[in-house]
Amino acid sequence: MRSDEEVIRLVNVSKRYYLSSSVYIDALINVNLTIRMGEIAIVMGPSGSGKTTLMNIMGTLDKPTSGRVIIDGVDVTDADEKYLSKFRLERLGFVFQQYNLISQLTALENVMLPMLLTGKYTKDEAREKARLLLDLVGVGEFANNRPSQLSGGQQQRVAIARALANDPSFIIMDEPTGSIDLASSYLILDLVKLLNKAIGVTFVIATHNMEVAAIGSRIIYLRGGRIVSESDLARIKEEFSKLRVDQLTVIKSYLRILDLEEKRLRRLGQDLGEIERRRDLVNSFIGST
Ligand SMILES: Nc1ncnc2c1ncn2[C@@H]1O[C@H](COP(=O)(O)OP(=O)(O)OP(=O)(O)O)[C@@H](O)[C@H]1O
Repeated sequence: MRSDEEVIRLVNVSKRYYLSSSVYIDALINVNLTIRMGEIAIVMGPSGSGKTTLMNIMGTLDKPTSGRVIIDGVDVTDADEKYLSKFRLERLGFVFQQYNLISQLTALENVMLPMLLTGKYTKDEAREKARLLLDLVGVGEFANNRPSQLSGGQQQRVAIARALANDPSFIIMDEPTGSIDLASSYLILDLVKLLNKAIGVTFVIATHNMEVAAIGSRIIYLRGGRIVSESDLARIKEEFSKLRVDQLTVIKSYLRILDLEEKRLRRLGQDLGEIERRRDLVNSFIGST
C-alpha cells in the first residue's frame, strides 16, 4: 500500500434510524469522507451529532441507509455479516473506551486470539508475536495477568496490542482515554503518536477530549449528522482556544481585592511592597495581552 492510499472512503453516506413507521432520526446526512494511510483522523462533535454512527459504519459494524462504504478499496456496503466478520478480523483493529478484553483470558491470550481466529498463525507463532506486541506497548511483564489484575491504562495498552495483532489497515478508537487516569492517558496518546509516526499505523479516533484531538493530523467535526466544513472548523478551533472565563472581569475583581488589601495593610501600618509587586504583575500581564 502506498502512503497516500485511501483506507476509507465514504460516498454520500446517510443513516436514518426509524423510531416508528413515520418518526425517524437522521444520524448522518450525505457524508463524504476519505481517510488515507498514515493519518490520525479525529472525529469530534457534540453529543448526538453522529460520531458513534460514523465510527460504526467505518468499522463495518453498521450499514448506511444510503451511500457507499469502501474500505481498503473494497466496496463493503452490501457485504453479508459472514464476509464482514472475516474482513474486520483480518483488516481492522478496534479499541473501545471499556477495553473489551476477555476476562477469562490472560493479556497474552487476548492478543493471541485474533491471530488464531484467522487460521493464519500457528499457536507458537501467535504466542511469539503476542509477546512482542505486549513488549511494544510496554506491558510485556504482565503477559500472564488477567484483565482484572491490570490497571485501566494497562488494559488499554493490551487492547492496542490486540488491535495491532493482524496488522490492520487502520485502528478505530472510541474515547480511548475515557476510562483512565491522566498519567495513563498521556502514555496512551504518546503510544498512538509513536505507532503512527514510527510504524505508520492509521488511526480514526472519536473523542470529546481536546488533548486527544491535539495528536490528530485532521479533525472531522460533526454537527447534526453532517461534516462541518473546513472554514467552520477554523471558527470552532477558535472557540475551543478561547478562555472560558472573562479575563477582564477576573482582573477587575482582583484589582479591587488589592485595593481592599492595601487599605487593610495601611490601617495596620504594614509594608505595602507585596501589594505593589502584585499590581506590577497584573499590569505586565495586561501589557502582554
Ligand atoms: N439505534 C438507534 N436507534 C435510534 N436512534 C439512534 C440509534 N443510534 C443513534 N441514534 C440517534 O442518532 C443520533 C446520532 O447518534 P450517535 O450515537 O451517533 O451520536 P454521538 O455523536 O456518538 O453521541 P454521543 O457523543 O452522545 O455518544 C442521535 O440523535 C441518536 O439519538
